[in-house]
Amino acid sequence: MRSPKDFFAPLAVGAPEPLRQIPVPPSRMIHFFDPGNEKMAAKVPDLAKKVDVLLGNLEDAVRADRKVAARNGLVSIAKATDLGKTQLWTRVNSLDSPWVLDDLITLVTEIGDKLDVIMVPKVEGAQDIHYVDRLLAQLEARAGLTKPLLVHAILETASGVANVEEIAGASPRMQGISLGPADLAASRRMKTTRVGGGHPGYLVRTDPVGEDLNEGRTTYQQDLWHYTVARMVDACAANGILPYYGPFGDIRDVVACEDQFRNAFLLGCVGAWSLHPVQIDIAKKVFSPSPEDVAWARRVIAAMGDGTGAVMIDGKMQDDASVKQCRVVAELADALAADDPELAAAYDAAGKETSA
Ligand SMILES: CC(=O)SCCNC(=O)CCNC(=O)[C@H](O)C(C)(C)COP(=O)(O)OP(=O)(O)OC[C@H]1O[C@@H](n2cnc3c(N)ncnc32)[C@H](O)[C@@H]1OP(=O)(O)O
Ligand SMILES: CC(=O)C(=O)O
Ligand SMILES: [Mg+2]
Repeated sequence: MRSPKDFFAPLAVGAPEPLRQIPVPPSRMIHFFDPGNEKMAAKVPDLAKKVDVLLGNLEDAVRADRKVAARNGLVSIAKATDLGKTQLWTRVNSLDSPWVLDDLITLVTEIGDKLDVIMVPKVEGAQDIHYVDRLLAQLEARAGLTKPLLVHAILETASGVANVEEIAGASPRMQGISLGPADLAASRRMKTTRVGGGHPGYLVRTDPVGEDLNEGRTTYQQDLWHYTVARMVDACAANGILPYYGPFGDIRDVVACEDQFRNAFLLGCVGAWSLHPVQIDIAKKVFSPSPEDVAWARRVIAAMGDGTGAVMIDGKMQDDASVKQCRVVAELADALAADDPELAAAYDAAGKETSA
């Protein structure tokens, strides 16, 4: 463990100063694509206009014999494409794989100035972040980079969950954490074969109404991921970094995808992964607060003046704590609306309706 006094010192001579605060540009959807897949790569310029984050995936879902093509493809795309304000992230291969060292050396050297965040899979504890932290500092120094690369961990092993607080605080580079429900299920020996989402067998049942134990008993499906997401959100919030729901693998089931994303949004996540173009608009809708919620939040903030005391609005008590809740929603809305005139207009229209 580094001394708190050294926490913000660069880890290599010539490496850029670590950031004191994580930037929070919109990252409602982290859109995954395989940079070695020509069809997907061809869509990057158009996708860049629609998504907050484009992520060139080098890890799982890229065949072993396509790893080098994916890495080289990402270098070419990053050099050739103007992504505007859209962030460019990558997911490198896992730290025990034969590819990760070349992933990091190549990407930082060739396109370190174009990349914003490096996602590291299968993080087990702070030691994995410390390894990446020092290596990135050495590579940044050699490449002459002036802006530090940030690191995002995937929470997808039982050890990772047990150590999530220390992972979140392991380095000033830590930007955020995503839930990785597929590898996590395997690591925990859970008995779901789905990539995220619920399971009809994970339920609670109301009490029996009579002698017949099968009669009239409603069941409610529960969220398999509630505990992990809630724990991840607390670890991230306590360390000033951002939590994300990860993938929802049933691409066809856009309804359940929206539900799973919304659960994560309500619990504090700022975004989710989109694996297929059809999931982009779902994430955009869910992770942008609704116009009605924004209108309400702005109304409470206006009524609360300096933010202290208590007032009644539509029969509901508001005080110092609830105005803070409303600021979370209103500040997110302001940040998103700043780059999205359509959203800004929807928020303003809902505000006028509420005050009419
Ligand atoms: C547990 C984890 O680690 S999750 C993260 C790793 N997994 C991934 O990254 C998966 C990314 N997504 C994919 O590989 C694909 O979406 C698949 C395999 C799920 C489905 O692909 P397809 O069978 O081609 O889907 P579909 O036919 O609906 O695609 C329609 C079009 O969208 C394109 N497309 C599909 N997914 C993407 C994507 N993520 N990005 C860009 N374009 C895409 C297809 O190439 C196809 O293009 P075309 O119209 O020019 O032919
Ligand atoms: C997200 C991911 O990598 C997983 O679910 O395993
Ligand atoms: Mg995984």
